[in-house]
Amino acid sequence: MQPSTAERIARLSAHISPSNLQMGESSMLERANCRAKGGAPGFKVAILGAAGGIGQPLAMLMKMNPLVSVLHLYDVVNSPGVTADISHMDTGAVVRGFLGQKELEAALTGMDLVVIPAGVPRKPGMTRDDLFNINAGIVRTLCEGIAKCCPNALVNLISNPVNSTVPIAAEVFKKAGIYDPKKLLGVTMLDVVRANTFVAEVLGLDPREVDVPVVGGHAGVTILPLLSQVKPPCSFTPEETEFLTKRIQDGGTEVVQAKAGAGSATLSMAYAAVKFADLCLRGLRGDAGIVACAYVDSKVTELPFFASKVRLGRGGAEEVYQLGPLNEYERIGLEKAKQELATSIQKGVSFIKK
Ligand SMILES: NC(=O)C1=CN([C@@H]2O[C@H](COP(=O)(O)OP(=O)(O)OC[C@H]3O[C@@H](n4cnc5c(N)ncnc54)[C@H](O)[C@@H]3O)[C@@H](O)[C@H]2O)C=CC1
Ligand SMILES: O=C([O-])CC(=O)C(=O)O
Repeated sequence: MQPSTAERIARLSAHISPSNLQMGESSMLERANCRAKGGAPGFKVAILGAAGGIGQPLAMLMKMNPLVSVLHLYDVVNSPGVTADISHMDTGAVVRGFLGQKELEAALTGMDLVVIPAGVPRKPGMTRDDLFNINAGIVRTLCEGIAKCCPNALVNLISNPVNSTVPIAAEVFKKAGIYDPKKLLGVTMLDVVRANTFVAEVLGLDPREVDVPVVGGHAGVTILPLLSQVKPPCSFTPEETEFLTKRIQDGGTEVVQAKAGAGSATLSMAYAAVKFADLCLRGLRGDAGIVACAYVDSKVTELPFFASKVRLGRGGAEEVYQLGPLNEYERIGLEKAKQELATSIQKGVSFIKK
C-alpha cells in the first residue's frame, strides 16, 4: 500500500540534519534521493572568505561562470546562509558550504583554483600595510591548508597587503615543499579595471576598448600604470598623466573614504576578481593567448615579486613579460615603486622565516 502524504513527509523530514539545513539542503527530498548526478565538466573552485563584502558578490558571479562545475564557499562565519542563498541560482555549478577551521580541509580537497578574499579591510586613515598583523596570520593558515589538500591548485590571492601576503604564501608553500611559482598569483586586476575606466573617461572612450598595463604592486606608489603603453595608442598631457597616475594609485583610498568606515572596495573587487579568475580558468582549459596583469614571482626586476603582464596557461602564469619601453615619468615611478616593494616583500618573507 502507498504511504500517505503525511507519512512520506515525516520519513523525508527525518533525513534533514540541522547542519544540512544550515548548508542550504533544506528541501523535503534529501539530495541523495534526487535524480541529479552532478559532475558536469568544468573546474572546481573554492572561495576562502566567501561570506565577506568581496566574498558574497564574488560567489554569486562565480556561480554564473560556465567554466565552474563545483563551487566551495568557506568562511569562519555565515557561510551556511550565503551557500543556501547562492545554491538556489539556476546555473550549472554545484555549491557547497564550509564553516570554520575544522571544515577547511574538506573545502579545499580536489580544488583546481582557490580564490582568497579572507581578512580585514581598511578603514579611513589606514594603509594596506596596517592590515598586516591580522591578515598575515589568516593567509598563513589558509595557505597551509592549500599546501596539504590541493597543492596543485592555482591560487588567486586578494587579501591585503597583497605586496606582503603573496611572499607569505610563497614561504608557506616552500616550507611545505610544494611551491610552484607559476601557480601563485596576487590579484591586481582591480588596478587595471580602474585604470581602464579612468583613462577611458579622460579620452572619452568606452572602457571596454581601453587596455592599460599596471605594473609593480598593489599599494600607493607601487601601483604603476604604464600610460605610455595604453591601447588604443594615445598621448596624454603632463597634467593628464599626473592626474591619472594619482587617481589610479589612490583608487582604493577613494572608495575607503567614500564608504566612511564601512570597509573598502567590494563590488568592483568582486567584478575584477571574477574577470581575473575567468582568465585563469581559460588558461587552465588550454586557451591560447590569455594575458593579464598579476603580482607574481618574477625576474623582471631585481625584486623577487613584481606585477606585470603574464601569459596564463595550463600551468598558471607560464610566462612573465618584460615591462617594455618606459618614459621618464614611468622610470622615476618604477624606482619609487621598487623601494617600497622591497620593504613589503621582506616583511612578508620574515613573517614566516622568523
Ligand atoms: N587585492 C585587491 O585589489 C583588494 C583587496 N582587498 C582586501 O580583501 C580583503 C577582504 O575584504 P572584504 O571582503 O571587504 O572584507 P570583509 O571583512 O567584508 O570580509 C572578509 C571575510 O573574511 C572572513 N575571514 C576572516 N578570517 C578568516 C579565516 N581565517 N578564514 C576564512 N575567512 C576568514 C571574514 O569572516 C569575512 O567574511 C581585505 O584584506 C581587503 O583589504 C579589498 C579590495 C581590493
Ligand atoms: O584600498 C583598499 O584597502 C582595498 C584595495 O586594495 C583596493 O580597493 O584597491
